[in-house]
Amino acid sequence: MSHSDTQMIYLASKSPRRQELLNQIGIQFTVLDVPAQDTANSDMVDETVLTNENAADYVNRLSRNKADCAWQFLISRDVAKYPVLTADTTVVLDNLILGKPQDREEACEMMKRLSGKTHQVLTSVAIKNDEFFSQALQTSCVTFAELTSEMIEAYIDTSEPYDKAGGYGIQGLAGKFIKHIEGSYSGIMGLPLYETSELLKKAGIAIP
Ligand SMILES: Cc1cn([C@H]2C[C@H](O)[C@@H](COP(=O)(O)OP(=O)(O)OP(=O)(O)O)O2)c(=O)[nH]c1=O
Repeated sequence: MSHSDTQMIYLASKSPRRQELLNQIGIQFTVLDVPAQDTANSDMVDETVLTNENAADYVNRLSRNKADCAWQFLISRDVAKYPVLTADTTVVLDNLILGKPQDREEACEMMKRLSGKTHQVLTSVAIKNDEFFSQALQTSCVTFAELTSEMIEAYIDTSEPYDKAGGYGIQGLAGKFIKHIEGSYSGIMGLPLYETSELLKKAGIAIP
C-alpha cells in the first residue's frame, strides 16, 4: 500500500453519528454499506450475547465481526484497497446489556431502568485491512436524573430511542436527562475520537 493510499479509509457503518464524528476530526472516508445479504445467515454478525460473555468481550466481538464482514465484502467486490473502520456500542446497567429497543414497551422499560442510576456505555472500534487488525475499547459512565413516567412517555413519543443502544441519544433530546458523565462524549455517541485517532495512526493513516 503506497503512502498516499493510506490517507483514505472505509467506514462500514449505517450510523449517521459515526459519520458525523469521523468528519469532525477531518478524516477522509467513504461510507461502505454492506448489504444485508452479505451478512445475513452468518454467525459473524450474531448480536446475541453468548453464555458467560461479558459486555467488553461482547462489543469487541461485534466490532471485530463487523470489520471481518466488511473486509470480505470489499474483497468479493475486488475493491479491498483501504482499511475499514467499524464500531459497536452497548449500554450496561447492573450487568445487563441493553441493546436497541425493538418497540415502545421495551423503550419504556429501558428508560425506567436508567432513571436515577449510573450506567456504562461501551464502544469498541476496530480497523482492518489484509495485513492488519487492531481494536480499542472505550468505557464511559453516564448518570441519569430521576425520570417521571410523563417524561419517559414524552421522550418515547419522539423517534429518538429506537436506533440507539440503551434507547437514548446523549446528543439529542435525552441530553436533558443526563446529570453527569465520566469518560468520552464521542464514545457515548458511538465513536470515541481519541481511541479512533490512535487506531488510525497505528494503521498508518495520517491524522490532520
Ligand atoms: C448511548 C448512545 C448510543 N447511540 C447510538 C450509537 C450507535 O449508532 C447505536 C448503537 O448501535 P450499534 O449496533 O453500535 O451501531 P449501529 O447499528 O447504529 O450502526 P453500525 O453497526 O452500522 O455501525 O446507538 C447514540 O447515538 N447516542 C447515545 O447516547
